[in-house]
Amino acid sequence: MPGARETGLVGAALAFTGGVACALCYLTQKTTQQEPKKKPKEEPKEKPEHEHKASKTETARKTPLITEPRTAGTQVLVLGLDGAGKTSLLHCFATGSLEQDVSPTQGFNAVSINKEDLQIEFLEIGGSEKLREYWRMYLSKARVLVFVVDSSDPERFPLAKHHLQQLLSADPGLPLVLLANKQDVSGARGITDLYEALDLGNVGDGHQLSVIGTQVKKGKCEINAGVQDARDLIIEMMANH
Ligand SMILES: Nc1nc2c(ncn2[C@@H]2O[C@H](COP(=O)(O)OP(=O)(O)OP(=O)(O)O)[C@@H](O)[C@H]2O)c(=O)[nH]1
Ligand SMILES: [Mg+2]
Repeated sequence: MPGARETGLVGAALAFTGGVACALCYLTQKTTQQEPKKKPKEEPKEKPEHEHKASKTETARKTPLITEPRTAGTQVLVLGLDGAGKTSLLHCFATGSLEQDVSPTQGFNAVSINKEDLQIEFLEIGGSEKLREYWRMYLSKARVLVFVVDSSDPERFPLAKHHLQQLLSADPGLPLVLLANKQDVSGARGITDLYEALDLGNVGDGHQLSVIGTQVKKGKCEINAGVQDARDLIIEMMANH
């Protein structure tokens, strides 16, 4: 089972690095620019949950929307399909635990975290089909994009890939932190599978990329090292600008 294999790899890495319970990789992206396609395909209409098929989704490369310097952004933009775990993760980042059930985000969810004299604004936009069309409008204020994927739902990887690639094409300089969430679910795919399924090796355009496995369980996120590492990394990225 791929999930189990990945878990083994992650486990080995952990032992090696002194017990970090997630895998974290920084990847230097290719600097080659991809030619925009002449006729980008229309965004596929989302099928009902039970009908999602793992089909090959073509990357739609469009003219970049964002051209201003990256330092213009002040927010951490948190996106990902509905149910991926964005709100749960943000709650953990902010409070160190998750005590209550979360509801689907109907619009946006703003969370602020203070770390010494740094105040970091996280902005989640809900991942339902209707809200996804607004995602790109928030890119201009983003300094970092956190994209959350439900690692236990491979049938939706092509849809997640489609949206992620659209965002990255619209803002070629945007640093990306990909969170492979729900690692606790049996059969969840590991970060290597996610990397391949979302075609991250082909992102190009000099995106700074990190991939981290995370899991959020009610009342337990404070002990999940992946969540801690993700939080620390994002704070570091925001502090270093
Ligand atoms: N097992 C498990 N469940 C999780 C995890 N993260 C989130 N969930 C559950 O997944 C469901 C959806 O979580 P949300 O945080 O609301 O997801 P979201 O990405 O904010 O979804 P939208 O707001 O609809 O876009 C909830 O029932 C969470 O409890 C995880 O790591 N493991
Ligand atoms: Mg939400």
